[in-house]
Amino acid sequence: MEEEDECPELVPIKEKSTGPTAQIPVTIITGYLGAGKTTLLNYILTEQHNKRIAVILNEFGEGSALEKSLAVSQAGELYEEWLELRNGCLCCSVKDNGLKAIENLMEKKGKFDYILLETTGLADPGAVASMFWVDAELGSDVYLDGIVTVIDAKYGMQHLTEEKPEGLINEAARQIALADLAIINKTDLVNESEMVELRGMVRSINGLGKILETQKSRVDLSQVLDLHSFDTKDGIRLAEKLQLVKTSQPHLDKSMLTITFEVPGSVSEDLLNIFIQNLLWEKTFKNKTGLAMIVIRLKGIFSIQQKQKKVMLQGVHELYELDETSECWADHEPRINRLVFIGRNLDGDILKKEFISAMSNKDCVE
Ligand SMILES: Nc1nc2c(ncn2[C@@H]2O[C@H](COP(=O)(O)OP(=O)(O)OP(=O)(O)O)[C@@H](O)[C@H]2O)c(=O)[nH]1
Ligand SMILES: [Zn+2]
Repeated sequence: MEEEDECPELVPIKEKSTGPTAQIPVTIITGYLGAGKTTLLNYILTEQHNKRIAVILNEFGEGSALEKSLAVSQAGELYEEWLELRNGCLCCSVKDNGLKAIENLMEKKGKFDYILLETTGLADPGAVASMFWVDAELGSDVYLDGIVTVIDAKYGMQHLTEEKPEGLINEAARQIALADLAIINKTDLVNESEMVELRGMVRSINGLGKILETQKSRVDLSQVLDLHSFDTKDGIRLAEKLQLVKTSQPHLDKSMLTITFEVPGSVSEDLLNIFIQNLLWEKTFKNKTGLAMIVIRLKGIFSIQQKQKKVMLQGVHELYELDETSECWADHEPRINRLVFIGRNLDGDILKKEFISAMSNKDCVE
């Protein structure tokens, strides 16, 4: 019988943009106070990258002297106008959120091809990310490329282990949990054993993102830009990457951590949606101590019934998206669903059981 959903090899990668101009990637640069975000921005702007980059500094009212110098020495004045840097890059600051800036930016579209957004040290990058993500769905000219979190090698551990009042989230941990790339900066200020400890901590929070170590935020730009962390363009690499993720051993009670598991078979898209919504929206699933599992970053590759192509799941906070990748399941390739969750109060065994039971509504698993 002919397959309904033909899947020839060498399917061109589907671009979200259909217009004549390509969408502009946005990279969110986050990290705790003083970790080295502005240093990273400065470095990127001065490196050879053959891109015209626009920089948005989110709320830098109390910012450092460095930020003001980045702002092309406007006598320390706050400004909300665009400034053109010497190498053609643009710079601006925003007080509220990135949206207004992006609107302004759109008017200058064509003048640049990349946006870097530095959040304040205490910001929730997930909220900023959601904003761009939702906007992209609405046919915006920008898309979210990735979240880069800069970590202070010397004070990072202290930020991460700070006790928070019950129910309040540790911002430093959340920023790491959401990182597609974690940069441990200021390695000159610590010894090797401190590095090992911090690296282990970062890895246990986020088992998915790449970790780099730098001084003065000097990093290979190809590791920072064009990550495609949220779109299906990188679906193939994601499938491979998910196989390498390990469930982490939490360093602290109640800490943020990564859980992963795989379940063979093909699942119903409807039941999958219900499972995800119960997890992200209803917070139905509880760990052994009765606390609701809170997921703030979610990725997965699924085999969906009646679909030839692998389906990718992306989630940030309560937003999620299921998208077909360009890659088909090969003839003899075992159909396996792989899921990775980053968040709090997670229990991998319980979550896996919940997933299997949610999917095993009769005639829903092959
Ligand atoms: N020793 C050392 N200092 C560094 C390094 N990288 C940056 N710094 C210094 O750390 C300080 C803070 O750097 P910024 O880049 O302003 O940090 P930020 O994350 O933008 O800070 P806020 O925006 O205030 O949260 C500056 O004085 C930098 O010169 C490094 O690798 N080693
Ligand atoms: Zn800064």
